[in-house]
Order: sequence, then C-alpha cells, then structure tokens
Amino acid sequence: MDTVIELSNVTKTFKDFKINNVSFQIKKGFVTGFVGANGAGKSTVIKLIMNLLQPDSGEIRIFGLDYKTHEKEIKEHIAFVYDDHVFYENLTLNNMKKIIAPLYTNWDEELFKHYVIKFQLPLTKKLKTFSKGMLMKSSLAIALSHHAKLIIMDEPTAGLDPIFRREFLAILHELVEDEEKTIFFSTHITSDLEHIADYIVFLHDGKIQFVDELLTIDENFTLVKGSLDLLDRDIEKEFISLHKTELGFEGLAKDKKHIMSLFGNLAMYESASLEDIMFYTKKRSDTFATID
Ligand SMILES: Nc1ncnc2c1ncn2[C@@H]1O[C@H](COP(=O)(O)OP(=O)(O)OP(=O)(O)O)[C@@H](O)[C@H]1O
Repeated sequence: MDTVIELSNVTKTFKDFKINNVSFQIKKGFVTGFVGANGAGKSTVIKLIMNLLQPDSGEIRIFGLDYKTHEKEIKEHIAFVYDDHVFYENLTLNNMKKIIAPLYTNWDEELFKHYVIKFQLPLTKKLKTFSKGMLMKSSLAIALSHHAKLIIMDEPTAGLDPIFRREFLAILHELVEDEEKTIFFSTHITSDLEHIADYIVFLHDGKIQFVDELLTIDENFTLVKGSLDLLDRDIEKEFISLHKTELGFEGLAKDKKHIMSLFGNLAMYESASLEDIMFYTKKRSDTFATID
C-alpha cells in the first residue's frame, strides 16, 4: 500500500467556513508538509484525517481502510502530535505514560526509555514544570513509542526555539530513513519544510491549491520582474498574482519554462519560496474571490 492517506472530494461545512471538495493522497515513506495561511482549514483537515470530525460528504481512507469499519486498526498505527498538549499538568511524564501505554497493543517500553534519554526528559517531575520544548518532546516520545506507521502533527514546531526546531527536524528525518514511516504535518514555518519535506500540500481558503513535490515546486514557480510593456491581457493570465507599479511589474508564475519562453532575457527571474507562493496566492484571492 503506497498511499497512506487518501481524501476524495471531502467537504465539511461550518457556519462561516467550508472545506471545499478536498482531494489528495499522501505517499508512504515521505515527509509531507501541509501549508496554508491562518484559517485556511489545516487543523480542520487534520481533525477529519484523525476522525475527530466527520466529513459531510466525500471519503477518507487511511492505510486503505475506512474509519467506519476499521477505526481501532487505523488508530493503532497513527501517532498524533497536537500543538495544544493534552497532558494533565499535575502528572509526571511517567504517570502520563502509564495511562497512555495500555491503549496501544504495540507499546514498546524500551523505545519509550530510549526517547526519554535521547530527549533528556525528567520522568518524575510534574508536567506543569516542563517548558514548551520539553512538552513537545514528551508528546513526541509518547507518540513514537508504539511503532506508528503514520505520524501526523498539527503545528509541531510552533513556539519552539530554532535550536530545538533543528533537533526536531533531524529526528523527523531519521524517522523516515527506513522509508516505512510516513510523516504529515502542518506548519507556518515554511523554511522548516524547505529542509525536510518531500511533498507539499497547499490549502487556501478550504480548497487545495496544489499537491506537489517540493523539488518540482522549486523548479516551476518563479518570481518575475519586468517593465509594463512586456504585459498584455493574455500574458497577465499566466500569473498567479501580478503587482503593477509605474516602474514595472512583479508577479508569481507557476510555469517557469513557459514564462521564460515568453519574456526571454527581457525580464528578471527569481526562485519563489513557499512563503512567496503563500503570499502571492493570498494577494490574488484578496483581489479575486478564488483562484483557478
Ligand atoms: N468547530 C468549528 N465550528 C465552526 N467553525 C470552525 C470550527 N472549527 C474551525 N472552524 C473555522 O474554520 C476555519 C478554519 O480553521 P482551521 O483551524 O482549520 O484553520 P487553520 O488553517 O488550521 O488555521 P491556523 O493556521 O490559524 O491554525 C476558521 O475560520 C475557523 O473559525
């Protein structure tokens, strides 16, 4: 089974927001970053994937299975790390582990001890004395100790210092080295993804903008600058977003080769970071209601 997560035409409607016909697949053995602006619907999609919310329509399959018939089996193989830590603060990590471990048939006490030592976590101090980084490490140690095949995280690096973020990314990297584990996580820190992600799922206003390999995104998206006389109505359609001033234009295009064939060396091209892509997509949708 090469597809670990599969969403097909998933819709979920709240009073003021809609997850709109979302479809994507997450491949086994890779790290996929889930990006989108505040309020794009990432946490909602993650809750749907975790069966904490149910779709109004569409299908969600995890390891090829449906929650309706295989919830226990699916959950057994998922490690879920939240941004809000769900630990009881008056318990120690050891006590917390004693509550959680029996929930998993695959719980591996030796592996838990390994992560506790690796992350330098005190087992007998109350969790309320832990820093945010220590809570994240605790959450991860527990999540990793039942041999999960799929690790899902909602904003795991939010609020963590750069040193811990780097350590954390190195841990994730190690986890997927054997190509058996799959990691899917949302983040606003797109530079983290540029270090580690193989694939990117980009959600904007409840809709999928694209799902692509990071490498392909790097190769295809480009920031273009040039003088206004290079533009006409047809050429403008090539841009995801275009900003014009008296001095010239600056825009984001998603087919670098094509745009270069149009402008040649009359324009300037820069590589577009994920942050640039998010920024320009938002700018466009602020101008128009939706983007193609
Ligand atoms: N249970 C709910 N009932 C009604 N509206 C909700 C509910 N959960 C989320 N929403 C709305 O759905 C929208 C998307 O929220 P969501 O938390 O999924 O976005 P997000 O991309 O994770 O945002 P952020 O990056 O800021 O965490 C928001 O407008 C939010 O108010």
